[in-house]
Amino acid sequence: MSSPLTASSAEDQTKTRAIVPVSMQGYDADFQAFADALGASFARYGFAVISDHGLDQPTIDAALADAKAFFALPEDVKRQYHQPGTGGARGLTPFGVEAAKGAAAVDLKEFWHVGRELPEGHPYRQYMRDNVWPTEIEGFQSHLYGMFDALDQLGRKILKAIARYMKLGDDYFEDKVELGNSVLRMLHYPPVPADAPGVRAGAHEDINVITLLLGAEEAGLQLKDADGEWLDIAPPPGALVVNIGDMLQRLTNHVLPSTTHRVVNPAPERRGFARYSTPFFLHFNPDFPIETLPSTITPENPDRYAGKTILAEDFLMERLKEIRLI
Ligand SMILES: O=C(O)CCC(=O)C(=O)O
Ligand SMILES: [Fe+2]
Repeated sequence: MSSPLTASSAEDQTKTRAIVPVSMQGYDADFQAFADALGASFARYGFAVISDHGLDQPTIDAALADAKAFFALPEDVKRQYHQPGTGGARGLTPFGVEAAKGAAAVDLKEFWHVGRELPEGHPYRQYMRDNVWPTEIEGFQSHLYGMFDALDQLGRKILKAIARYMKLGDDYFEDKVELGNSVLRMLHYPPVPADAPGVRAGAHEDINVITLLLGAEEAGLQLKDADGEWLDIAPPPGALVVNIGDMLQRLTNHVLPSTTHRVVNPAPERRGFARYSTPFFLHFNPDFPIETLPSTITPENPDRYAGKTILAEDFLMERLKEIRLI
């Protein structure tokens, strides 16, 4: 087995060129220019970095503080909130469970999932389990759901810009994601011992439509560039990283690529530090049929999914099996 990868591993040189951030201030100032810059970054990297995202800082801080307090609880207390066999959709997924698709070693992380709350009797409740909430941390529920809500709204704004870039109506995504099976993931990567097998998060693609990621300024996140080389994603402090997931890649016939990414282990001097990040996986409504957009089919880019329309929920289930969550 090859030695575990670290941020400074000589055997695995990474490029240092940074993705140029796009300021969310452009959203209101010049929407077309904003959409063009964002779309160009997605088309090139599958990723964009957004500065001035406008999310309420106290909302982020409160949710992060609660997540840190939860992960600091004793293992047996935390494990009460693990629901094995349910796809890890809610509550805790303990350290050592999730593995990247096809990976031999498990990821070096634990995480907490929060999903959408729907009223009693709503037809989508069959797809969305009830949230679970730890009683040990006061305010956890309201803070975490506040963060879910804030990211859900921001995600829908970003999708308007993606719709503009793709020359769909600006509101194209609105009724397709408004009750999406989206998930907020509070991630904790503990300090990494020198002899740890595996990496913090093995190379993978995200399953969903787009992912909004806060907290990636602690080094380690890398994307696999079109030439096969790994590129550090080093966002400025506080910036939001956004990437395209497999569902949007499929809908757009790969015009917007779902890029492979991973989180490598820290360099020796940062090994003793934990890493916290908070991806929000924005999903389609469960019954949305993912069918290639006709405008993305050309002689150079024929339909890659002809006759393979799949419901968002079925696609999700297929993929969760592959990452050992069900
Ligand atoms: O922790 C990160 O920076 C990225 C996490 C990630 O890619 C994921 O959970 O899908
Ligand atoms: Fe990811």
